Amino acid sequence: MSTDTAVQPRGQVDHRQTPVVSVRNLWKVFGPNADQVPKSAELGALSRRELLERARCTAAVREVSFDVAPGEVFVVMGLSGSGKSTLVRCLTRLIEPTAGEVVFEGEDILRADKRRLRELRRHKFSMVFQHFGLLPYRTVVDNVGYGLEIRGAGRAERTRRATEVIELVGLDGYEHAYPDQLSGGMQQRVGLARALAGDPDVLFFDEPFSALDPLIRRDMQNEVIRLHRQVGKTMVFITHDLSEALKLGDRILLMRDGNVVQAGTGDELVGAPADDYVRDFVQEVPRADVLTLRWIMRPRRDTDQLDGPELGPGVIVRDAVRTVLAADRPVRVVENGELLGVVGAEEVLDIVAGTQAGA
Ligand SMILES: Nc1ncnc2c1ncn2[C@@H]1O[C@H](COP(=O)(O)OP(=O)(O)OP(=O)(O)O)[C@@H](O)[C@H]1O
Repeated sequence: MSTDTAVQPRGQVDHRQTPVVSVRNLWKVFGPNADQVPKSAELGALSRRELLERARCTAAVREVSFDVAPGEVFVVMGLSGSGKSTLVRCLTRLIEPTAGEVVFEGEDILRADKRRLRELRRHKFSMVFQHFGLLPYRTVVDNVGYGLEIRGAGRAERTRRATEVIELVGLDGYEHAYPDQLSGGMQQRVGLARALAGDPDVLFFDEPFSALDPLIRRDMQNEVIRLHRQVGKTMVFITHDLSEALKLGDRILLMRDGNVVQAGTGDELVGAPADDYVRDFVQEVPRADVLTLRWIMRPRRDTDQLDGPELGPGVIVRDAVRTVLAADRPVRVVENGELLGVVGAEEVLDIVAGTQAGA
């Protein structure tokens, strides 16, 4: 069974903290008189095709709201054309939103003037793109230090910082290579190092690994997880790949036709899909790799002997299988000293054998 889809138990994201990014009722409409669409309940309710026929407009993002917590890896996922790139570009105003609010660290960035926006992009945001965007005539170290150069940093400081992040992404020894001397995966490591060099508050990833071979892609996903553990940056990550979303995301926002269909943790999407679209989307996911004991535990029965092993509710089913099957009594699911429920062989086997079709 693949372990690629396993949700990494992280637990360091605190949603009670002030969000780094807060998005409210965000719209991006392309077409003539685009600003009329969010204002009109009638136009806003039209389907994609109807809106195109009636108003010659496309609503790429429709009334989207969400918060990104400090240190969170927030994934925006959806099929091609669902609006994820447009949404994420609106967050940094690479695309101007049509209506709504984007608050970054308490500041309404839709009100920022050009100068402030430039400052934010230089100091607070970094982007990693699918097509690396490296400068071909610059060495690795000069590509990585490019953002610092624009900020006005001197050569010695640029080289020091670039060398530091090059080492962080495992490219030491390649400082003086040119991009075309590197493989795709290595070039994307340069992209990562460049994004980290300026020590931004948020890293935005726009399908960064889509062009890479599957094995390299897996390496790079692991690299992002490792880097995230090491540097703890807030990350907003776009992907159309569900297994990538489940692997990387603390939370996932699933989009369809510009709308949010569901936002939640990977196990929430798989364990409690909001509608048939999400259910279809997640049906191939190996449930034992994603669901945690919280989803499969049952209330204790009077006949249960409660001196079996103890596990937390956040343990992934796959990781609990051995313990549950080796015990001759139910495993107790305990959080903060409180017994939440129990899990026995039956509950685990239902999930592992895929007999429990869905919530
Ligand atoms: N500049 C534009 N003018 C008109 N329509 C646009 C423009 N940019 C995007 N769209 C439309 O907005 C919708 C959302 O596009 P977007 O690129 O955000 O989707 P996506 O989910 O990122 O897709 P992909 O993964 O293919 O990039 C699509 O219907 C697209 O055709």
